[in-house]
Amino acid sequence: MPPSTKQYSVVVPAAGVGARMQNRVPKQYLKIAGKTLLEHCLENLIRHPAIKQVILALHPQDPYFEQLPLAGEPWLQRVEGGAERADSVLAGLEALDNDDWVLVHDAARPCLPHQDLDTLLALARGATGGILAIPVRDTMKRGDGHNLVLRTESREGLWHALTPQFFPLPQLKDALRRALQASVRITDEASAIEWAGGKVNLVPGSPCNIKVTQPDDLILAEFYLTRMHDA
Ligand SMILES: Nc1ccn([C@@H]2O[C@H](COP(=O)(O)OP(=O)(O)OP(=O)(O)O)[C@@H](O)[C@H]2O)c(=O)n1
Ligand SMILES: C[C@](O)(CO)[C@H](O)COP(=O)(O)O
Repeated sequence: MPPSTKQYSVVVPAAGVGARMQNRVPKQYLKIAGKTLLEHCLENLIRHPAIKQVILALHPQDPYFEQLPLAGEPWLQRVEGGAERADSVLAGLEALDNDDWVLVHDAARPCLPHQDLDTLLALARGATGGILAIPVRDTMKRGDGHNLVLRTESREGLWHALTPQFFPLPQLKDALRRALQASVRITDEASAIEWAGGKVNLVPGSPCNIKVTQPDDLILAEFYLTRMHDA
C-alpha cells in the first residue's frame, strides 16, 4: 500500500537541451497525447498520495515553461538548472532543508508506474536508499570505436539504472556536493552515493519507465502513457 500522507519532495531535473532528440525544442516540451512530456511527468508525480511537492530545475533561459497551465501550481517550486544534470539536481536539493528523504526523477521519464514508486518509497522504512533499475537482458558487446566488436562483456549482475532515485536528503546533498567539488563524473544520484562509500539498493522496476532520449522513444512513451491512463 502506498504511504497515505503527502510526505516526499521530488527534484525533477528538466534543464537539458535534448540534443539526441534532434529537435529544436527541448524534448521535455515535445507533446504526446496532447500534453508535453514535462506535464505528463509532473502530473503523474503529484497524483501519487505520498508526493507533496516538486522542485523543478529549469534552464536559465527556458522560454517554454511559463506557457504551461501548471506553471502556477502551488506544489511546484522552480530552481535554476546547471550545465550538467548533476548540477541541476544539486540546485534542486539546495532548495530543500527539512525533508528526511528525497526523490530525484528525470523529466524525460513520463511513464513511471505508481506501483514502482510505492516499492521504492518502502526503502524509507530502513536507512539505505536506492534506485529503480532493470536487469540487463541482452548480450552486451564492447565496441572498438569503429563499429566492430572488441569483446563480449558479461551481463551477470548488470542493471539499467532508472529514476526515481531515493535517498536520505542530508546523505545525498553531501555526497553530490563533494563529488562535484572533486570533479567526479556523476550521471545519476546513486553514483555520488557510491563514490562517497554509501550503499544503494537495486529495486526492480518496470520496462515502461523509459527515458525519452531519441525520436523513436516518443512513440513508445505515447503507447505506455495511453495504457497507464486506460488502466
Ligand atoms: N544540464 C542538464 C542536463 C540534463 N538535465 C535533465 O536530466 C534529465 C535526463 O537527462 P538526459 O536524458 O540526458 O536529457 P538531456 O541532457 O536533455 O539529453 P541530451 O543528452 O540528448 O542532450 C532530463 O530530464 C534533462 O532535462 C538537466 O536538468 N540539466
Ligand atoms: C539518471 C539516468 O536516468 C539513469 O539512467 C540517466 O543517467 C540520465 O541520462 P543522462 O544521459 O545520463 O543524463
